[in-house]
Amino acid sequence: MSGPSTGESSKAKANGVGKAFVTKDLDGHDLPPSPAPSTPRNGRKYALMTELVYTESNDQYNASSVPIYQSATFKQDSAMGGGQEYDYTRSGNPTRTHLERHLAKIMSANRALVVSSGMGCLDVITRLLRPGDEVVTGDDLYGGTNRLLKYLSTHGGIIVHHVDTTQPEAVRAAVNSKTAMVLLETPTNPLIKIVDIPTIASHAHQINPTAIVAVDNTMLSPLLQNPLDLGADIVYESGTKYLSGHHDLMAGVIAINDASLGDRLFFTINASGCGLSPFDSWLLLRGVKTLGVRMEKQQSNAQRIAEFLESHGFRVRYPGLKSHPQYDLHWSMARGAGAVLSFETGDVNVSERIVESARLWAISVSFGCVNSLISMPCRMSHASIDEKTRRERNMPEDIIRLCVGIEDPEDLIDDLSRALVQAGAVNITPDGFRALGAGNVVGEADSGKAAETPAV
Ligand SMILES: Cc1ncc(COP(=O)(O)O)c(C=O)c1O
Ligand SMILES: N[C@@H](CCSC[C@H](N)C(=O)O)C(=O)O
Repeated sequence: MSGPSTGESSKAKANGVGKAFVTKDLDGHDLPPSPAPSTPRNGRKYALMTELVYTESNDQYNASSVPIYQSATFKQDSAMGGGQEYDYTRSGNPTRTHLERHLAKIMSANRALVVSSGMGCLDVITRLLRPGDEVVTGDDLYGGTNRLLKYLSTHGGIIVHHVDTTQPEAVRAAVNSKTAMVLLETPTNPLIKIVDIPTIASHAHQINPTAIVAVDNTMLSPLLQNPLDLGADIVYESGTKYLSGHHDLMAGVIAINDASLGDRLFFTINASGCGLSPFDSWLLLRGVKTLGVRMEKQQSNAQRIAEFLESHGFRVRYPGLKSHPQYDLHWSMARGAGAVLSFETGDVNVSERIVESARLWAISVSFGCVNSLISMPCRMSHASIDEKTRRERNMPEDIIRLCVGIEDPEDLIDDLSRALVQAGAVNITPDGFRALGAGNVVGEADSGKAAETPAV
């Protein structure tokens, strides 16, 4: 990974990166740049769990927590302009820069840029497009992504092709000389389909070397998957989710390896003013340090919940289950299954009752938080996709999405069991209960915990 620029070139200044202006304090002591890059000065690369928490800030007072530079503007030494790294927070801010360098390290990227939300990332990325350009993307996408793409196709002259991205051949067939971008999500939200990033990226670049492959990695976070290492040109994530982990901020991160692409993206961020605020940058920096421990616990809880539901006869979508049709593909790209799963009941009213019967599981959109959440995507996170389109794309209206937190898994299972029984989603049997409705028994049903009587 190449480090941040240390030159004082006008290009570096225009990018909001570069060596901080070294100055002297009132007593004539040299003040180090503050804060310095997050990367260790000895250049050593640690394991990801260590990199998440390890930062070097070079702060002039050795502050253990990187300071919040809550300042919109910075005093300058002359009327000539330039000559120092920061002039105005829209263009660059020390707290934000520190976070960006920290995230670049974690995302296995040469450069990271932080903006005010995940959708802000997609807005910045899609401003690379010109009228007449074509975008090839999936038929199962986060609702907000679908909405922005639809807006661009109706107002921006962009032609958007939605194809089944689980089929690399379908993507290949849609890519042509006008394809400016291939936009992928994996696992997809909310159907948890897996997309073969290396094969699609290689096809796309082969057919059109100028096409940009962008991957939304929000569902897994850099802890579990690094799309840049799999052939993507741009990776972005909603920092609102796993990266921060507490649902106390909105943020988005874009990571790239190509320097000129980074400059073009930074240009839009500075020009449009969507860079992340100093306080939210600080919050995100704090949150990301615990990404490893949070995700490990969320993931192990999610595996327990997925196995519990599957063993009771529900059709569960989770890449940690061997029954997932793309299990091998997922594990060829990722280091974990994440903590979002979905399941079907076969009846939209039953699903609604389950969601409303849950107590520990909060009815909320979003995911990646330490608290467990339950939702009905077709009515909530994906309601902006109209019913007809949802039908055309085979989105089951009864699908329930579970976003698993760090609570005690027994409490989560008890609460879910009670909700399933209360909602009438299961048949009580002498051995426990079995799903009615969808009832597609996938995997190893009726084994182990399946036989336990629910705590109702
Ligand atoms: C997969 C995915 N990408 C992007 C976003 C957008 O992130 P944000 O809400 O931070 O704008 C979301 C959810 O909002 C999402 O689920
Ligand atoms: N009302 C919001 C819904 C946000 S959904 C957030 C998240 N991506 C999820 O999948 O739950 C909107 O219209 O965007």
